[in-house]
Amino acid sequence: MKSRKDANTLDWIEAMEREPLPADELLAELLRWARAGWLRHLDGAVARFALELEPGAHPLVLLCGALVAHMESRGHSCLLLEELHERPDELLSWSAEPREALRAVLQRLPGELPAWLDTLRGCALVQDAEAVDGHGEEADSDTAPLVLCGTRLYLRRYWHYEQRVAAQVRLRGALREAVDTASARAWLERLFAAEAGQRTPKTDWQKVACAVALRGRLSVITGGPGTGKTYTVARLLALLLATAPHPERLRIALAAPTGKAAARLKQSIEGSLQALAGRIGDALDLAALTARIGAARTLHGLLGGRPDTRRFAFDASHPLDVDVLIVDEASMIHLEMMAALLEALPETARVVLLGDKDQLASVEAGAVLGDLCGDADPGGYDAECRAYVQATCGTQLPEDDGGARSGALAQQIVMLRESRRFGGPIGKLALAVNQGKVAAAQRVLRDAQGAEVHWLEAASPQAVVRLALEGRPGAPGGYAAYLQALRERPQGEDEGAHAEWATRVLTAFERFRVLCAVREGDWGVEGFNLAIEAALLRAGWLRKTGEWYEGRPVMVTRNQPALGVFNGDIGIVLRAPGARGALRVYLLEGPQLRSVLASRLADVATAFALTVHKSQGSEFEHTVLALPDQGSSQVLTRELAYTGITRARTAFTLVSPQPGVLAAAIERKTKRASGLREALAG
Ligand SMILES: Nc1ncnc2c1ncn2[C@@H]1O[C@H](COP(=O)(O)OP(=O)(O)OP(=O)(O)O)[C@@H](O)[C@H]1O
Repeated sequence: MKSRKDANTLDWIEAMEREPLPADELLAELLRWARAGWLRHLDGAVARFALELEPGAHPLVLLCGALVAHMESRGHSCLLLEELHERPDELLSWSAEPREALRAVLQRLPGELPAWLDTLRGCALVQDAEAVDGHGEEADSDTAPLVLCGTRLYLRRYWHYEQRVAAQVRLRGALREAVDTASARAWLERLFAAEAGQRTPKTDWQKVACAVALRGRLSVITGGPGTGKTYTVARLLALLLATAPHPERLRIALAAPTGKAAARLKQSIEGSLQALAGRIGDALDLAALTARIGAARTLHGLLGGRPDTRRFAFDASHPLDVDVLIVDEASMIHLEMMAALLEALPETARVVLLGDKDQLASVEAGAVLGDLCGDADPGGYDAECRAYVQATCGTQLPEDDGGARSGALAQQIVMLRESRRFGGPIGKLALAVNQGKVAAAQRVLRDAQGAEVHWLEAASPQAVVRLALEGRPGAPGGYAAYLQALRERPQGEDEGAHAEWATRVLTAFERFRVLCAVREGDWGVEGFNLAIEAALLRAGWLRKTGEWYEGRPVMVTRNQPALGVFNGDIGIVLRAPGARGALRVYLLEGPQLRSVLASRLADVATAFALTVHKSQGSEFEHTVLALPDQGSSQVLTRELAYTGITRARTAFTLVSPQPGVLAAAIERKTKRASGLREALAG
């Protein structure tokens, strides 16, 4: 039997098929889609605004306007019109009811794709990209809210971001520094001399990455977790110090999208430089180099982000005061931020992006690192680059199948291929998932049922709560270490002892985490946070005295620069020293402990469970990944599974309501619509 809702939709569809489609009727339909939650209200508002601006607008323009905004909210920079025309179901992955409603609308917008494009081009709301200044400079006459570029339709803002990033990457990717190859080679040999007992790889990609970054103003070092990106960049800094004409003037900055990732980068580079100093002796003053490295900043902080404006203090007219900028976790950088970052760099500066191209892309629109690294697997190096690598590294780069493809930038991208951290089942699982090998991934999980990886194939959400409380055989504990540390609060008002204790609590909390694919529902972050909190209260580990209570882990959900806290920062609520101390949120940035009065923090969420998205840039000894049922199909992707698995350092547990969920995730590879690669080639 059909529900009333279904019947209404069907009546509407029949009526629709009988008549041509007037713009106001389509607008009403789009607003209905927004009320039904198929589109955002904002998407409907885009269509309404379009009709207000241009009362004679063709309904196709309104539909495409709403859909391009909708796709932007799903991380796409643009709407692929060919896909919408030929494969709307695939493009939108909507459930049956909205799918049918869209189909009915499309039936009343007949015409082949070229006719669609002509209709769009003929509307004053759509500007042809050919007619817009290619460098993203806005002319006074450029006011149309939509831009058509080939068969891609953009919201004007995103088209500009893409053009700006492409222009910057083309410019910086092609700039080369003069390199004394003999001196570079001598230093590279020293910096990468094999340790006793260490085998020399056939192609030392780390050394190649250093050589390549030495001569470029923009380079990318990509690789999975533990492939030595930070190890390599520490050696690059040493190499820059060794070869710079005025090393004492070198200004080095570190940044990452989140405060935690930035602090981790700094700590890791400093650790690497210290170990290197022990090996190369006093040939280089690495202690002075370490002292020259500025504080690790979030990108937002580095660029001087200000509340309530998208503008930054640093931009093309007020460039950053830096010679070398190292940016970690670059997969999380969205299009708008990348445009702002590259434009704020002086032309003479060198920027090195580090990241894993296969991880989830940014929450916001764009997949910049993935787009930049399109040729990273095969290499795509040209003869000149090969000769340079031969001269500086004594290495012949392996031939790839397709030869050089994407020009200057491809010569500046190096992919590190060997993980130093994951040799066992976690690494094998991550590789199988990344390569889309469902059977191999299932085999690793089933064969290795034990300490390192474990799969609860047909579990209930309660299984996740048990893992949080007790862990599992081979990976004991869950949150036990942090709960135990909480109980060991020092008596008295000694600030030093209190700080040590707070650090212990925070460090213990970082050992375990529940990661989810979705936010809502029993299998989502919200459900697990409530369930884990309730279980800990019942078991007497925590005592809830109000919204803020001692031991509550929280994640900041909005940048609050005035307090020095940024979206994604994790802290724990603890009472300040003394019996009557105020409740404060304590945060660790690397080894640095700081705290903020709890009542001043406006936007936070409990953080026993996080989305995989929010976990990027962090790793936990034991990571539990809870995949929801098939209903949440759009978010269950290969990148999500890969990112979740690679957050685990020593133990990984997958929990799913049915075994098929993992296969479904692995088979769904994300493809974000973007024209960046085309713009880079142009
Ligand atoms: N060539 C090497 N020789 C010896 N040890 C290495 C080498 N490369 C990396 N390592 C070690 O492997 C570990 C992982 O390296 P590193 O932290 O640089 O990887 P990463 O790619 O930056 O990891 P993540 O993705 O977690 O940030 C570190 O302990 C590092 O010292």
